Amino acid sequence: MFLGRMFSSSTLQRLQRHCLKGNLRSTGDRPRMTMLNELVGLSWHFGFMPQGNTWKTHRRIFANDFNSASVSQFRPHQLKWRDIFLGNLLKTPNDFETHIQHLASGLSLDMVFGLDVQPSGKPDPFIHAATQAVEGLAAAGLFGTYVVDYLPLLKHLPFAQFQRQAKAWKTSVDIAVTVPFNIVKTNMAEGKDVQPSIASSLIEAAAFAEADIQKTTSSTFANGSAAVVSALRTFVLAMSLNPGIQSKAQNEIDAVLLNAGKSLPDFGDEASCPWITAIVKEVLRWNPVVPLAFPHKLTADDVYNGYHLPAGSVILPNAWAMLHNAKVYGEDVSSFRPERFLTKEGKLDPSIKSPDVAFGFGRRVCPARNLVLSELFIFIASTLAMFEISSIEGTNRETAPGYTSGLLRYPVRFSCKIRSRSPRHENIVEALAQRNEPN
Ligand code: HEM
Repeated sequence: MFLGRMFSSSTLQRLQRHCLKGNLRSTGDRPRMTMLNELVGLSWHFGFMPQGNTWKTHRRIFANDFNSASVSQFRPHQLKWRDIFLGNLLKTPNDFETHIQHLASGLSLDMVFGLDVQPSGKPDPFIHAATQAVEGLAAAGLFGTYVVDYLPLLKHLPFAQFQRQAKAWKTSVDIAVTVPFNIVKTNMAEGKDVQPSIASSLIEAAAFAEADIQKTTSSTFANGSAAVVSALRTFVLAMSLNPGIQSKAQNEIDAVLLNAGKSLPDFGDEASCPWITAIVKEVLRWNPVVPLAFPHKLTADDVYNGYHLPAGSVILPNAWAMLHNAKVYGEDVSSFRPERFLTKEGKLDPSIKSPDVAFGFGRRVCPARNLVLSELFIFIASTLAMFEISSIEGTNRETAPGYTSGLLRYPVRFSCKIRSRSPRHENIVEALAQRNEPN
């Protein structure tokens, strides 16, 4: 279904790609999202703002730190948090889902605000605010889930069920947009020592209005706590179900480490690890984090193949269908098979489409994709280098857990076995963990 008309699935995919590649004059706008923006209170987040000067400014502020030339500045943060994550996995492997959330939120808070979180598993106000805000974003961000998106006047009904839900999320959303930023701002104003961060640099440079800096950094923190969590949980699930794939990837990474005489992978190893890169691509393709991408809105009338596309129409791009198109990825699209991205010789196959649509479309494409790809590589390669992931008895591809629904999709909580690959690997991880213990 597109713009209220029925199309065959192949026409629909062509039409969606055509629109979202920027071939139409503008699909960069967002529809009014009453539940998300007005009731849950996420109107400050530039991912859900209408296209306009404020969105442009926030995107520009964001791009300054996350364009392909700048993202490498975050590598020390990524390695520090990789080490903390591996240490947590060693200590309490059954809590891997908590550790993944701790990794994503801790890294995000560190990069954006230079602030620390509590050790994994201990109550932490920042992680709590971020996860609750993301829960609201995931539920209310799928346009049309709530009737109030179609009938905005309903937002004035005080006792509607959606009001209670919105209120619960709003508390956390308000904390996420005010507390971390205000701590950095106040500490700087009082001349206290602050960890260098995206926020501190922007406040110091004062090239943008304070409100724009606050909203952009808070949007970054919120998103940093979200999609990577889903992708890493999908990775653990896929490894637990596919031991053969896991051991091929481990053979690859072992050979690279042996050759370089080191114990852990680095960003520079990516070119020598096509299997790991293929696993990253397959994680994004197999169960995309955002299966029905954020809604886009046409700002001008247009025509495609004789179809009149009126301004104001809402497009809900079906990334899932594009990533599960058997003509592009082969008949077995529902299987986790990273080999589809490799040649027979085990090199990356440039003729197989990268799952770029997992990051969205056109002018609204995820502005953090450069950071995310390197992050997934280093976390996945390092986890495979140190740990063996296997399923618990009775879990197989048929009985594997399903996924949640909403704008962002996560594997439903599941159990698996994670243990270090040998006493040598255990010692390496223990040494890393000690390095990062608070003094
Ligand atoms: C696996 C990881 C990630 C995936 C798959 C992902 C995917 C997406 C998708 C599908 C969109 C919507 C694009 C559209 O409207 O067409 C998006 C937007 C966005 N993402 Fe990501 N994302 C990821 C991680 C991140 C991270 C770590 C950050 C921040 C550090 C981030 C920041 C943003 C922002 C700010 C937007 C809104 C852009 C706008 O509307 O202009 N994302 N992302």
